[in-house]
Amino acid sequence: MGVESFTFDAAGMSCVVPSPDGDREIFRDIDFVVDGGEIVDLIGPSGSGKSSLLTAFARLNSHASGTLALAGRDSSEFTPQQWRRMVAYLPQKPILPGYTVADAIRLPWTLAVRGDGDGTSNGTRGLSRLFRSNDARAREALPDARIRKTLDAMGCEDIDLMRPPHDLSGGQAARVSLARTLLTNPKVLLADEVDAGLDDDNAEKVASIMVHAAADGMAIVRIRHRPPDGRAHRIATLADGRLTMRVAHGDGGSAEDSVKEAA
Ligand SMILES: Nc1ncnc2c1ncn2[C@@H]1O[C@H](COP(=O)(O)OP(=O)(O)OP(=O)(O)O)[C@@H](O)[C@H]1O
Repeated sequence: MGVESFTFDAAGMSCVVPSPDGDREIFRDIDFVVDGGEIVDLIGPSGSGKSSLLTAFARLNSHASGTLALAGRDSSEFTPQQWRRMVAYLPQKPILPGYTVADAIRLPWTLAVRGDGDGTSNGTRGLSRLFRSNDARAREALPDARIRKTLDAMGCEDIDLMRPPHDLSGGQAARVSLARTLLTNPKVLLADEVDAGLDDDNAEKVASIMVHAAADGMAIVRIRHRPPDGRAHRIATLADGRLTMRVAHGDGGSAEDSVKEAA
């Protein structure tokens, strides 16, 4: 069932943030490439700019600049929304609105239905309004049965779709948030410390879900603070505005360095 190959390409990425002492450069002129099927871990000291770089990749960082391309197509060919559907940023803290886990997982579909539907989606409506009618069209597009099957395939049999999302444990919430993003089928997944604060068992489940997604052709960049788990193909280290890339050898221990970029 041939997996389509592609490259995500970021060139000349810079980020300058405002600070009380004037503008502060977080990183400058960074190049980064990840292929479909590859897992790259992004590590580095706290505050080095890892999240800023990932949000820049997803066109969510107004302080960043640079050139982005996916499968040879420049990001300017896409609206930010189209881009983020292909290059999905997954934040550390799961945001799971809705009355049930199924609602929370269906959120992107509900928003899409509202977006192209009756023209009443103007951003001022509350969540209760959003989920009020439990959108039949969103349910049609992503039925409970498909969500159930997907969660089960991800080893999430423990998650009850009808539970309120706020009842989930931290590990379950992290997996639901990941499952929701994977169901939208992005080409690139930018995972920002999604295993932070999880016990080893849940961190392992999250990692294994991502390994399966990568095996199906997704490109995955993970910000991690945990010890290497042997899942990454390459390790990118961001420090002092420079990005250093090396090949991971099993546990990411020994490796040849190949400096990619200098500030
Ligand atoms: N919008 C902003 N305005 C001002 N400063 C910002 C903004 N966004 C990020 N920064 C600063 O940029 C620096 C890099 O932040 P970032 O969150 O990207 O680092 P990080 O490496 O992901 O950190 P951590 O590992 O602690 O999550 C920090 O000093 C942060 O305070």
